[in-house]
Amino acid sequence: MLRNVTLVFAIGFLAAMVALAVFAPLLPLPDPVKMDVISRMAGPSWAHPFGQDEYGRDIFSRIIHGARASLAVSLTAAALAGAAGVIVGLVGGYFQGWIELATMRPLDVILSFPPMLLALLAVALLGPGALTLTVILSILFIPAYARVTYGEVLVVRNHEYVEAARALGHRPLRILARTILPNVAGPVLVQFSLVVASCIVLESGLSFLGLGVVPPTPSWGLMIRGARAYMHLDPMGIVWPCMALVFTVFSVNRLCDHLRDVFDPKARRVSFSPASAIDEDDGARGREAAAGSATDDMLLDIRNLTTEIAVPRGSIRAVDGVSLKVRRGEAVALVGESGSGKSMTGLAIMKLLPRRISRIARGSIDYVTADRQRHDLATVPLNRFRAYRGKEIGMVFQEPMACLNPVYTIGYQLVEAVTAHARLPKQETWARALKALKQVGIPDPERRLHEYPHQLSGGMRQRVAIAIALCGKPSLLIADEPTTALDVTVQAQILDLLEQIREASRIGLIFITHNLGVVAEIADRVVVMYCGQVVEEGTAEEIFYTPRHPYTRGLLASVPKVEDKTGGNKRLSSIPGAVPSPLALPPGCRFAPRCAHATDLCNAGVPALEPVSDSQAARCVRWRELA
Ligand SMILES: Nc1ncnc2c1ncn2[C@@H]1O[C@H](COP(=O)(O)OP(=O)(O)OP(=O)(O)O)[C@@H](O)[C@H]1O
Repeated sequence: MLRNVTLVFAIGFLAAMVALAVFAPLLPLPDPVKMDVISRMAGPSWAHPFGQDEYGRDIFSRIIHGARASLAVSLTAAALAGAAGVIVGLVGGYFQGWIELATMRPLDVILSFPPMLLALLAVALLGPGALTLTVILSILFIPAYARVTYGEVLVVRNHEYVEAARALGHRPLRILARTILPNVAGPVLVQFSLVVASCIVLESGLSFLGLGVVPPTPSWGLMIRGARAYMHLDPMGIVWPCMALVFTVFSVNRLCDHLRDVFDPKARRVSFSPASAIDEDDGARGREAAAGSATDDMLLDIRNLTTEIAVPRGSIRAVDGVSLKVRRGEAVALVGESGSGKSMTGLAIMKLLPRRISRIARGSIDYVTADRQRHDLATVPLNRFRAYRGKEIGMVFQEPMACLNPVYTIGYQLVEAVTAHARLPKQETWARALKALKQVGIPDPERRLHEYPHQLSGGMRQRVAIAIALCGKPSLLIADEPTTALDVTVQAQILDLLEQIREASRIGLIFITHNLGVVAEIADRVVVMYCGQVVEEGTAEEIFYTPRHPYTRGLLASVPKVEDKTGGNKRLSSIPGAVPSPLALPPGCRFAPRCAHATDLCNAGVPALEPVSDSQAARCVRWRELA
C-alpha cells in the first residue's frame, strides 16, 4: 500500500516538475530574473505564492525555471554517463585480458579523485556554465556505471545461458546486447537513479559555490546560495528550493526502483490467478493462533501445503497439496528427482520461498512447541517467525561454502549464531561456540575457531554449518541435500553425525535428498515426491521392501548396489523419460507418461493418496494389482 502511494507520488511529482520545467516560458509566471527590491523577502501573496527572494524575485517562478537548469544538467549528464559507462563495463567485463585493462584501468584514475574536487578543477579550467557542467558530470559518473556493469557482467558471463548463446554461434556484440545487457539492466537502473540524485546535488553544490549555472539564470543551487545569507530573516526562502531538491531526488529514486522491479523478472511482483487468490483468503482465515494442544510427540504437521511461483507464462505449483508429519526425534526423508518440490517444501517451512515471486497459496504448517501449543507457520507474520528461525527450526544447505561467509572466521560466525537468540557474556558465548564445534566432531576446535571457511575441507565446512544450525538448540532440523556435494566417505561421516545428534537431543529431522541410498542410512519415514505431490510415503522398511508406487520402484532400481559392481553383469536402470514441465502437467497421474504400467484409467483423473497400511500410502490407482 505504502509502496503504491510513494510510487504514485513520485510519478506525479516528476511528471509535474518536468512538464512545468519544459513549458515554463509559456506559463503565465512572473519573470524569474526581474528584481523588485522594494518587496525583497516579502511573504507569500496571491501574486507570489512562495514569496519573494532577497532581490524581490518570485520564488515559485525561480523554482520552476531553476528546474530547467537542474533537471536538464542532471538528466543529460546521468544519461550520457550511463551510455558510456555501460558500454565500457560490458566490453571490459566480457572480453577481459588487455581489453579489460584498456577500458577499466583509466576509470580507476578518475575514481581515485573525489568527484567534487575534480569538478572544481575542471570548472576552474573551463569556466562555469551549464554545458561545461553537463560534460564534466558525464565524465565524472562514467566509472560509477562502468564498475557496476563490469561486476554484473563478471557474474553473468559464465552462466550456462551465456555459454549456450556462444555455442549457438552468436557474435560477441549480439551476446552483449541481447543476452547480457538485459541481465545487468536492474543494477544499472538503480545506478541511474543514484547518479541523477548525485548530479542534482553536485550541480546545486557547484552553483552554490558560483561555479555552476551562471547567474542570473535561476538554478536550485543558486537559490539556496542566495537564501542562505538571509535564512535567519526569511527561513522559507531556503526551504522551497531544498524541498524541490529533496522531492526530486526521492521521486527519481522511487521511480527507478520501480523500473528495476518491472524489468527484472526475478524481482517482479507476483500476479496470481483470481482462483488462487480466493484460496489464500480461505487459508488465511484465522489459523495463526494456537489451534489447541497436541497430545503426542508431534513436532511438525503439514497439511495440504500448496506453494505457487509466478513464472513468465503464469504460475506454477511447485508444491501441490503436500501433507507430512514429523515427530520429535524422528527422521523423515523427502526424496524425489530434481524439480519434485522437495526444496520448496523445506523453504516454505522456513518462510524462505523466493521473495516476491512465490507464496504459500493454501494449507497449514503446524509447528508444535515444547509446551505442546500448535502454531501455524503458514500464517505467522514474518517478523514473528524470525524468532522461530534458528531457535525452533534450523536449516543446513547443500553447499556449505555458499552459506559460510568467506570473510569471517568460523568462531565469529558461530558467535553470531549463538547471540542471534541469546544475550550472553562474551566468555560464555565463545565457550558455547567452542562446545558447538566439539559437538560436531571438529578436531582441534580451539584452533579452528580462528580459521576461515576456505581453510577447512568440504566435510569440515559442512560440520561447521551443522554446528551453526544447532547453536540455537532447535527442535527441528531441515537438511537440504547436506551430503550431495561431499565424497562418499565424508557423506557417511556426516550422516553418522546427524544420527548421533538426533539420538542425543531428540531433534526432529527433515532430510531432503534425491538419493534413496542415503535415505536407507538415516530415515525412519520416507516421503517420495514427484512433480510437487507426495506419491508414496511409509516407513523406511516399507519403502525399501514393499514399494507400491511405480515411481518409488524406479527410484529404487536406480540406486547402485555393491553386488551390481562386483557381480559385473547387472546394469543400473533409470526411469525413462523426463519430469514434465510444471506448466504442462498431465491431466491424470503425473507419472503416467513415464510409467510402464499406465492405462487409460491413470489418465482419467489425479489419483488420491490411498492408504496401503496404517503407515504406508500410495498415489497409484493400480497399486493393488501391481503388488
Ligand atoms: N526461483 C524459482 N523460479 C521459478 N521456478 C522455480 C524457482 N525455484 C524452484 N522453481 C520450480 O519449482 C519446482 C520445484 O523445485 P524444487 O527446487 O523444490 O525441486 P527439488 O525437488 O528440490 O529439486 P532439486 O533437487 O533440483 O533442488 C521446480 O519445477 C522448479 O523449476
